[in-house]
Amino acid sequence: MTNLTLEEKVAKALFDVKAVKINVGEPFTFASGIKSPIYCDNRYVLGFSKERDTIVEAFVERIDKDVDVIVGVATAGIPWASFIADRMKKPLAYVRNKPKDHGAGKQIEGPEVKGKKVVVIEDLITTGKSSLIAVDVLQKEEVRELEVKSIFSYGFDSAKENYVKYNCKFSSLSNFDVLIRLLAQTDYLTQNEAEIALEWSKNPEKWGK
Ligand SMILES: O=P(O)(O)OC[C@H]1O[C@H](OP(=O)(O)OP(=O)(O)O)[C@H](O)[C@@H]1O
Ligand SMILES: O=C(O)c1cc(=O)[nH]c(=O)[nH]1
Repeated sequence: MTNLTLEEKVAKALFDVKAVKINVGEPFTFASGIKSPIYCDNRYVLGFSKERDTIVEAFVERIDKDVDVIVGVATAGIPWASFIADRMKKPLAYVRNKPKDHGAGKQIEGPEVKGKKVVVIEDLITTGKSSLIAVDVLQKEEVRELEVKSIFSYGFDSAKENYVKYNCKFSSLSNFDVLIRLLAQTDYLTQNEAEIALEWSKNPEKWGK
């Protein structure tokens, strides 16, 4: 595979380290409750410095240089946000999925974000609900500008619709369509597995029911 686009390089990094899992017999359960024959474990990539670097560089290429704060979504967005903030020499913050019930009781940890231009880093978007918890909290904190970037997205309409409700921009370094197209050129998936994954993606909420 040569002359890959950024989307393809990122997808390749994910399957090169075998972060993309397929299990048709025992489907994965997503955070949203969706059952799926495919699971993309971006956390697993953290153990591979070359592929990790590919992803961090892709983020840095896609993030506005004048951003004030890099914000990670707990938990899987935090390590990526940390690498990016370090590389871009920017402040780092992160958002918990709920306020801490002791200590200072904060949901946003790190520097002040009020009035700041922030980029929210998420590892993966399925329905968008997890990252939108962070968006909601940051909007209430009156950030000046906000967008979300993730490593991977399934490209579901439900995510687009959820993001519209928050009037928030989001984008991903790579996505399901690019991944499946690239995987079709390898023997990573059998033809049957690839067909099942494609079938699932057409109606994930109903799949397997
Ligand atoms: O777009 P969504 O439908 O919300 O799904 C994606 C979210 O699900 C996963 O998080 P998970 O809850 O598994 O926890 P983690 O980040 O702590 O690993 C993933 O890391 C995203 O945050
Ligand atoms: O929606 C999720 O929970 C989810 C899907 C996926 O492929 N990978 C992941 O880490 N979470």
